[in-house]
Amino acid sequence: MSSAYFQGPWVPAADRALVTGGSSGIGRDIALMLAGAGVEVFVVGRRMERLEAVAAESDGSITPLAADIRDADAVDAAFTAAEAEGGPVPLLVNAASGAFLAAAEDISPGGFAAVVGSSLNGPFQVLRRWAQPLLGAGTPGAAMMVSSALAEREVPGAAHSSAAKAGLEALIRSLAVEWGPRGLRINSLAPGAFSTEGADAGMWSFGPVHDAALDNIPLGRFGASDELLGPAAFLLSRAAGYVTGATVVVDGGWHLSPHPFGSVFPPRG
Ligand SMILES: CCCCCCC/C=C/C(=O)SCCNC(=O)CCNC(=O)[C@H](O)C(C)(C)COP(=O)(O)OP(=O)(O)OC[C@H]1O[C@@H](n2cnc3c(N)ncnc32)[C@H](O)[C@@H]1OP(=O)(O)O
Ligand SMILES: NC(=O)C1=CN([C@@H]2O[C@H](COP(=O)(O)OP(=O)(O)OC[C@H]3O[C@@H](n4cnc5c(N)ncnc54)[C@H](OP(=O)(O)O)[C@@H]3O)[C@@H](O)[C@H]2O)C=CC1
Repeated sequence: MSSAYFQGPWVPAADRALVTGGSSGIGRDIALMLAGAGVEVFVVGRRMERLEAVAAESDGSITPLAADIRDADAVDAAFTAAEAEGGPVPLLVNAASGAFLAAAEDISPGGFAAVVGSSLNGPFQVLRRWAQPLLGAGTPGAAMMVSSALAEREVPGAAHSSAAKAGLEALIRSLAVEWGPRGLRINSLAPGAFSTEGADAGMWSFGPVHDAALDNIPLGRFGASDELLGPAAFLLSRAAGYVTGATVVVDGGWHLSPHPFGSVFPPRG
C-alpha cells in the first residue's frame, strides 16, 4: 500500500503504531500504509495466520499479535508485547469490529452482545489499555477509531451496529475531552460502503442490499479503498495536531439519504 500519502506536513505523528483489525480490509490497508511510511506497526486480530500474511506482504516492520478485542486480558497481553522493546505505543488505529445484517426482531441477545462487544466494549478496552502508559509517562499520542456512517444514519438490518458505532463516537468525544489536556488526540473515521472481505461476506454480496445501498449514495458508487487512506493519513499525521474529538465521514454522501435499506427489510405485518 502506497506510503505516498505521507508527505510534507502529513508525516506520521509518531513512529510506532498498533492497528487492530490489521489483517483484513480497511485495517490491513492502513497497516500497510503506515509500515510503508516507516512506522513500526503491530497488527492485532483473532486469526494469527491472517496477521502473518499481512506481515509477510510488507517491506516494512509489521509484527502480528493475536487477540480478540472483546477479551480485556488478551488486549492487555497484546499491548504488553508491543510495548516490550519501545515502550508505550503512541499511534493507535482500531479497525476491528464485526456486524451482520438482520431484522431487529431476529437479533438474539448473544448476537447483539457480539456486535456491541466488538464495536464498542472492545474498542473501549483497546483505548483504555493504549492510553494508560501514555498518560502515565506524559507521552503524546493519537488514536483513530474506525466508526461507520451508520453512527449517524439509521439503516434497517443494522440496529446493533448503528447503536454501537454511535456509542463509539460519543465515547471518542468524551475521551477527547478527558485526555486532550494530557496530550492524547482521539478521532474517528466513518466509512460508508467499501468492498472488503468481511463486509462483502456479511452484506454487500447480498444483491438487494448492495443495490439499495448504491441507489442511496449521491456519488453513485462504492468507495475505493485508497479513498479512505488519505483521510486516515491526515488523522494520523502531524498535520492533524489540532484535531480531536472529530469524525471524518467518507461515504460518498450516503449519510444524507433518508432510508437506504427500506425496501430490503419491509415491516412485518
Ligand atoms: C449509511 C452507511 C451504511 C454503512 C453500512 C456498512 C456497515 C458495515 C459494517 C461493518 O462492520 S463491515 C465489517 C464486517 N466484518 C465483519 O463483520 C467480520 C467479523 N464478523 C464477526 O466477527 C461476526 O459477524 C460477529 C457475529 C460480529 C462476531 O462473531 P462471533 O465469533 O462472536 O460470533 P458467533 O459466536 O458465531 O455468534 C455470536 C452470536 O451472534 C449471532 N450471529 C452471528 N452471525 C449472525 C447472523 N449472520 N445473523 C444473526 N445472528 C448472528 C450468533 O447466532 C450468536 O448468537 P447466540 O447464539 O449467542 O444467540
Ligand atoms: N467495509 C465497509 O463497508 C464498512 C466498514 N466499516 C468499519 O470498518 C472497519 C473494518 O471493516 P472491514 O475492513 O470492512 O472488515 P473486515 O471484516 O474485512 O476486517 C475486519 C478485521 O477486524 C478483525 N476483527 C474482527 N473482529 C475482531 C475482534 N473481535 N477482535 C480482534 N479483531 C477482530 C478481523 O480479523 P479476525 O476476523 O481474524 O479477527 C479483520 O482483521 C470496521 O470497524 C467496520 O465496522 C464501517 C462502515 C462500512
